[in-house]
Amino acid sequence: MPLRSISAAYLAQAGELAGNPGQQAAYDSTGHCIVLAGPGSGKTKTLVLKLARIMAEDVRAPRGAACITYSQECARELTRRLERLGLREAPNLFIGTVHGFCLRHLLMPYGRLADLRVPLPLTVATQRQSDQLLKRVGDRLFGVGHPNKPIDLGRHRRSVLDRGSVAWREEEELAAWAEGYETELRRAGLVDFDDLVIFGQRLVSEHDWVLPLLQAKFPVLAVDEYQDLGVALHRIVKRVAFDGGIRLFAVGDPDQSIYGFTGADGALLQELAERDDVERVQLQLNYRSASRIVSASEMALGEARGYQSHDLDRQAVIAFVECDDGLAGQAAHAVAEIIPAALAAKPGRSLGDIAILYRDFRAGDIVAEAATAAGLDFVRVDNAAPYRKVALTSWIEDCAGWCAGGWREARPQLRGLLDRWLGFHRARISDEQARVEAQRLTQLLWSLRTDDGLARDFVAALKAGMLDALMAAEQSLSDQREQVGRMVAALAIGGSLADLDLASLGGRDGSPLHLNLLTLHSAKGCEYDVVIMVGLDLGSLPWRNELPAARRESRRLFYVGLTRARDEIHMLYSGFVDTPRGRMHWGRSPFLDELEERMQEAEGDE
Ligand SMILES: Nc1ncnc2c1ncn2[C@@H]1O[C@H](COP(=O)(O)OP(=O)(O)OP(=O)(O)O)[C@@H](O)[C@H]1O
Repeated sequence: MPLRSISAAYLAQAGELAGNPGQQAAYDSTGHCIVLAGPGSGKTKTLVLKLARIMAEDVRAPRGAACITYSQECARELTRRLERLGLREAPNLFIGTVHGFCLRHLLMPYGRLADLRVPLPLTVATQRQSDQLLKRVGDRLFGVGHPNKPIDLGRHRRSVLDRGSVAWREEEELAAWAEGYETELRRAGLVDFDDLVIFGQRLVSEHDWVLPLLQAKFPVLAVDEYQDLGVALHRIVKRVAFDGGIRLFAVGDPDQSIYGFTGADGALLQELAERDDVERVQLQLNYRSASRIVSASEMALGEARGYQSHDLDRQAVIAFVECDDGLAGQAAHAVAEIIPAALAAKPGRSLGDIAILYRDFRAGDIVAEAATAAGLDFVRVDNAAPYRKVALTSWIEDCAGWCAGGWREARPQLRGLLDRWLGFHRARISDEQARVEAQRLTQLLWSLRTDDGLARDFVAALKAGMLDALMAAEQSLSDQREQVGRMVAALAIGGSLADLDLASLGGRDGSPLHLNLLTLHSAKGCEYDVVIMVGLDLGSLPWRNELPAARRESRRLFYVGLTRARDEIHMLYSGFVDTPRGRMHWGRSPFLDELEERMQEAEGDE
């Protein structure tokens, strides 16, 4: 893309960086660059602008850039921000998760040539298949009801990559369980999600010839939320950047590392940043939050980072709220008192500017019940959500957004929807086939435009028109097909989303009319005017008797929650938690005690 074709939005936003020397330095960098910075400091903004600049000035099609991140939600946010700058996924621009990258750009093109011991064609196990095999192998090895947990197995597989090492054997039962599970998986001709990254890492580590091929296609690699990505990606990055000559631009914040239980480690980003051949940029200004919120979040973290709010005059609300009657009472208080007051406090503020954050989906059920009882529309992102966000379900939601009126202002862009559709075809398709597919899809979407339709009818038409045929033909989409099935079940009569209209399906993350209900983990990368955190009791956040490393991660989770807020934070607690063994009066979260004490000290000093 020549520079002159870049959008006005790009020029305006790039201009904003000039006021911030750190952002400008990252934007001007010419070699490997790592941006280490706190919440709301514009890491993602800098990354997307830099990527737009690289695509315009530094690479020429068919060469391009790969931009990868941890979760589907983050990938979608990147896609959206890049689209606003006039950039969309294309054969020479990959925007997606690390799993998607390994599948599409490492294993599918080179897996067979490298003779990797993976079953080909690649078929990704559905969640259910994976769970069943894990259980069967675990029961066989350790007996029914054994205490080993799949989450620990996952962490072990992701964090110890060298199977001949002492570290792998040290956790003997997990190693045996993992090996038995993988054998069964292969026998069924399947790989799972973790396999994609593990094999991707093996491919680039063991086969030198892959590096120049990858470099020829993607001379630039951008990584967002680096602190969440784990050891396998770290090895891939080091190998392709420092042995393969691919230029790296990575951003992240070790203080926001909250996926240690999956094997992620914030220290990996620090390690990269300390290399002599890397330019390290630190950003100190927080564009999101009012000054008191910036200071309070540093106090909650227990580390002085010296971050400053960009807007020193902005007023903030920071409230500690005790509710006598547990989580249900906290949720009821949030919807009956806090939300109406927050809506009234600022003209133009809507439900979409407010989020209720909680620890896990069980708490989410209680909050969702309170929101339903109050008649509030909401969007829910957690494990009990009716379906998981995967590339296909996100694509369906975006198509819904386009058909429900988004087409008028190209949000999202039709061309982007078409390119993502073509990307789902793992097998190579000819230019002619791609043209025909794009035409058919355009006609289908055009015919499905409506200002008031039911989401159920839309998804049925999209499936019958094109989606079913794709899902039947593409084995590697089998895990995603499962989530589309769950979406259809939820939209069916009697399902939990039976009444959802098309516009709401399109706005399922980020509609102005829907209150946001999210786990603290899913709130990563998001921002809201008002953040209400519920369940801030010992036994929930943090869990009781956590080991020091887990306690530090819980603290970072609390920090992530606080730093989502622009103007208001409400922290709700009861002093007890309800557990399977009954009600436990362990007191409120010690994080609140510390924070309140530090805030009082600081205010006393002023
Ligand atoms: N130079 C700038 N001028 C004005 N606004 C900016 C600038 N940089 C970033 N912002 C705004 O600050 C907010 C936070 O930016 P962004 O989401 O990129 O931060 P982040 O560092 O990725 O945050 P987090 O780590 O908390 O997810 C956004 O609303 C963004 O538009």
